Amino acid sequence: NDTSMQHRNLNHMTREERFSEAMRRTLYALKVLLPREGWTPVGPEMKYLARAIKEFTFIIHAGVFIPCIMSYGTNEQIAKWFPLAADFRIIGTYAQTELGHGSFLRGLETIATYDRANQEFIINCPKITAMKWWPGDMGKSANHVLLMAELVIDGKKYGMHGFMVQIRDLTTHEPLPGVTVGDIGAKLSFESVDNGFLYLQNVRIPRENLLSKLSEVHPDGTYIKKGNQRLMYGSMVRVRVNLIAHEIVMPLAKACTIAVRYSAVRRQGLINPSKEEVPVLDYVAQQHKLLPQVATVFMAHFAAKQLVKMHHDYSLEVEKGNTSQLPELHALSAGMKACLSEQGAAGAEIVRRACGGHGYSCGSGLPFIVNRMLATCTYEGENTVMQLQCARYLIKCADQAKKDKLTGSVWYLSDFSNMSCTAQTFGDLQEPSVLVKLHERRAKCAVQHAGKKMQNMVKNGTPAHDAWNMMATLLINAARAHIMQYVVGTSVTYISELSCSASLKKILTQLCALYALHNINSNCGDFVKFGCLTSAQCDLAQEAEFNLLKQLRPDAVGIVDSFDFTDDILQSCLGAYDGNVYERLFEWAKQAPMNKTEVHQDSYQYLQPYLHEGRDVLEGRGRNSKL
Ligand SMILES: CCCCC/C=C\C/C=C\C/C=C\C/C=C\C/C=C\CC/C=C/C(=O)SCCNC(=O)CCNC(=O)[C@H](O)C(C)(C)COP(=O)(O)OP(=O)(O)OC[C@H]1O[C@@H](n2cnc3c(N)ncnc32)[C@H](O)[C@@H]1OP(=O)(O)O
Ligand SMILES: Cc1cc2nc3c(=O)[nH]c(=O)nc-3n(C[C@H](O)[C@H](O)[C@H](O)COP(=O)(O)OP(=O)(O)OC[C@H]3O[C@@H](n4cnc5c(N)ncnc54)[C@H](O)[C@@H]3O)c2cc1C
Repeated sequence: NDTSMQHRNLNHMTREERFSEAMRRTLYALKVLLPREGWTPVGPEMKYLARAIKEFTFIIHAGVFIPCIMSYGTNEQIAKWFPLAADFRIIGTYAQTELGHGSFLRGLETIATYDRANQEFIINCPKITAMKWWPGDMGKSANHVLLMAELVIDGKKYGMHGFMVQIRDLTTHEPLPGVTVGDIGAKLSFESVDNGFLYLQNVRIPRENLLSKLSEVHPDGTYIKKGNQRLMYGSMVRVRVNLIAHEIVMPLAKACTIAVRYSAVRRQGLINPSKEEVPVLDYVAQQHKLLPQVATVFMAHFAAKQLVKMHHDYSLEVEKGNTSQLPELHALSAGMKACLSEQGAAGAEIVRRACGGHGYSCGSGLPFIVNRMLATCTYEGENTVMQLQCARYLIKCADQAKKDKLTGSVWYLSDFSNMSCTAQTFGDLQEPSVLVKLHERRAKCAVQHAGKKMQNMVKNGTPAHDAWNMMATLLINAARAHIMQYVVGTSVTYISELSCSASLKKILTQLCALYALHNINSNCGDFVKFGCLTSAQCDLAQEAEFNLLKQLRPDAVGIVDSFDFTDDILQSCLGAYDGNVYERLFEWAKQAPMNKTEVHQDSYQYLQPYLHEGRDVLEGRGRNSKL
């Protein structure tokens, strides 16, 4: 209810206006919302921030830079930089990606050379491809970067390390000497974020600015390793875990709220010719577009909660020096981020398209969501690269399963029990336990299939790296299958353990079954190819899905209302709670800058000669010239 936090009409703003507005809102929100005694917003504040996150800036500062200080800094470095960053007295970003490299981190070219005489690091981008490119908040806002660069001592390379580098003067905000920095220009989304470029030439930083939790350089240049170097990749794991809730589940829930509410209001066409026009939500085709996406919101939410818990437990173990869970967590977080962002981004576009022409209007709020979700498929690990990382782990586990009983998310790879499906009716295929088993079997077969293909190629003389490259598509499918069985399995467990009313549990169970069946019907080739289902059972799976659409239709609006988004956060003429779609669209359009005047002077200036000639012809004067 604080007018300072009411959303402005962002669609009618320039990019620079949106950048400034996001800065104003974020700093106002932090001043008002966050408890002074510490940075972490809790309770309603965090819920509000997370739901309104789309119009905040400094997300990299908050979601990546600060957590990196905690992960990579020594206690002294945390004590120095955390309070400054938490109170926004320094603004930072995570500068890793370069113009020439984003996925292949061993190819990064920015160099930090140790200068023993002065006990400093000299930071250089040796060529244009080494320039840092993309980091959020870096173009105009950040005055510090957590720079990921190759450490070099006496000509020897030690790999990627994190360095705290100040890039702007804390008083004038001007770039410091040797620093060329700016905004990378317009993008598909994130209009309010100044993703930037950063070219560093002979920038000197103190030895103490090497974040030294995992390794350090002594004054004489001695390099000391202090822990599992793969923890250097730890920030990416954490962000992949965190972004699922904030950047996939939340936006998809908003898109579904808009599309389902609009579909309940929008009347178009007839089902029974003798009756009146129907709400488009009554069309099974529309239900088939929308309701599986609503189900995805819940299942991704449940699976993400489990992953966050796993990451939290792992973090506690790392503090005790036990990093044994890291390979499983890396594979799962990489796979989940890739597969759920792929499903979420595709799902947001499906529900946008289901709103017809008005879904193409920015007034619906949907293009903003769709474009923003597309970025989740690229940042924090490009999806293909992440799926291959997940597959790398699965192939290793499949080999190990031949001699060991596996545990954790890959336990099913060593389950050699009879997994054939005995479903005779579509009701059998709505059973959670049957759906879990089907997904486990499909995943196991997909992993073994990819592994076998590669083994046969290697046996026939193909080098292992070529076999890997040629089977990449099968490996990616195996990663997707693994994640789907994880999402279905964790959701079934989560719902069964949830203490809630029987009616709510029934709805959640139906949504879970709908998610699983939609996945089966969208990938039935795998389920038949791997002997999980017969062709007749595939027909039953389709019947089972259609039956669930019918059962869930009456509750569709109530289910999305339960996401509890305010109109102000949704920013949608189609999804407002009162359903006054047409009045809101007309009001919204009238506010467009184009409608500031009845006659648009610029366009009139160009049209005037033609209009006057047309007038003359119509009024019988002048010749009927050819334009
Ligand atoms: C202020 C108010 C506002 C509101 C605030 C409210 C909330 C904010 C809080 C939270 C918000 C939450 C989220 C917000 C975040 C995002 C939203 C917005 C913007 C997005 C920001 C984006 C940032 C970025 O994109 S940062 C850059 C990301 N880049 C990458 O991910 C690079 C990907 N590439 C790699 O990781 C690596 O190159 C590779 C592909 C893994 C290959 O590495 P390489 O060394 O070559 O390894 P391999 O040879 O393949 O494998 C070797 C070995 O290592 C293991 N491995 C690899 N990676 C990891 C890892 N990460 N962890 C552990 N182990 C790893 C690998 O498995 C292998 O092991 P093996 O040998 O045993 O098999
Ligand atoms: C909105 C946004 C915000 C971002 N924020 C930040 C940030 O704050 N900090 C930061 O450091 N970076 C940031 N990034 C950069 C982001 O991390 C990189 O874009 C991402 O890691 C992908 O790397 P790339 O762009 O080099 O793509 P590439 O790796 O060049 O990908 C191009 C194509 O090559 C394919 N490919 C690449 N490697 C392989 C492989 N081994 N096997 C098969 N196919 C492969 C990919 O699948 C893709 O199809 C951001 C990017 C975006 C879009």
